Amino acid sequence: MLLNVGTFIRSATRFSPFIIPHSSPSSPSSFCFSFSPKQTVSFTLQSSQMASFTTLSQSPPKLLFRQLFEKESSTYTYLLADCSHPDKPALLIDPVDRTVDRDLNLVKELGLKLIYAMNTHVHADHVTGTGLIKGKVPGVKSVISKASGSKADVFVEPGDKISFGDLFLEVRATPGHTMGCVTYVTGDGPDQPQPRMAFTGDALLIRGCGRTDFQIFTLPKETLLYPAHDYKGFSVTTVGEEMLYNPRLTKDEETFKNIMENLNLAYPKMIDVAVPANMVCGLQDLEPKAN
Ligand SMILES: N[C@@H](CCC(=O)N[C@@H](CSS)C(=O)NCC(=O)O)C(=O)O
Repeated sequence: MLLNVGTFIRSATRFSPFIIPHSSPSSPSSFCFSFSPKQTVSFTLQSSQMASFTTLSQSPPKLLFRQLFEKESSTYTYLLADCSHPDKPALLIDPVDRTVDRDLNLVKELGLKLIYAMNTHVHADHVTGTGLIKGKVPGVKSVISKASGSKADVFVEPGDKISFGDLFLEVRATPGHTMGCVTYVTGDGPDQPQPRMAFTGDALLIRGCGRTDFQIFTLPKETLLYPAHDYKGFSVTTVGEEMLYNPRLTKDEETFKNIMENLNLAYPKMIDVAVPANMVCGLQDLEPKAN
């Protein structure tokens, strides 16, 4: 299945090299970058907060990427957009109800058109923002895996592609933390960002996991991994790094099971509210209202 939104229009402006210098104290990854495969990028520091970038090749930079943080549940929300496309179609992965207004404000400031509000799985520790977003931005579609058993507008299955402009995400099944957990991986192709980026939800955390099967480790070692949570102050890792240093996934199966059975984590504070709400994608059927 290919989900596509936006017309495929190429214009001269879409090939203009650009980079958005940015620094935001509210974002743990305090830079915004756009890039495309095989481009060479040079940068000049203009001040302690700003850098200007110029591309030395003709390849069009495309992906706008932001990592956003919700501190009560230590959850990462990811904003991705094809900013070379005239519509600037965008999607949010794992939005949290508490930070929906912040995220939608950012989408507005950046001039993006939000088309998907997606979840990697049915979360147990917070209420997804997808239902609220649907109520505030008419036309946005909620997305979750079919295997999650949750309500949404679009159900994805392993191998599906989710297109936003000329970029796309692939869906990989990474069950374990929940049966319906999926990892969204940026596309594999000449016009897609390199290295690839994988949004792992709770299947793989940096130097940890909610439990993963080993789908993620079949990706190239330089693949950037962006989890749904971090409890230690990390923001990104790579497949190669986790293969070497993940204290759980470097162990044999028995040791792994033993570690996971003895985590002794507290009962998640929000679980009794979050799971029922997230099974309907967070107030799925709210009537649309003005922002
Ligand atoms: N204290 C938090 C919940 C923390 C927790 O259990 N995190 C989950 C992911 S969210 S369901 C997890 O899998 N953690 C793995 C680990 O190694 O920490 C709360 O009460 O909400």
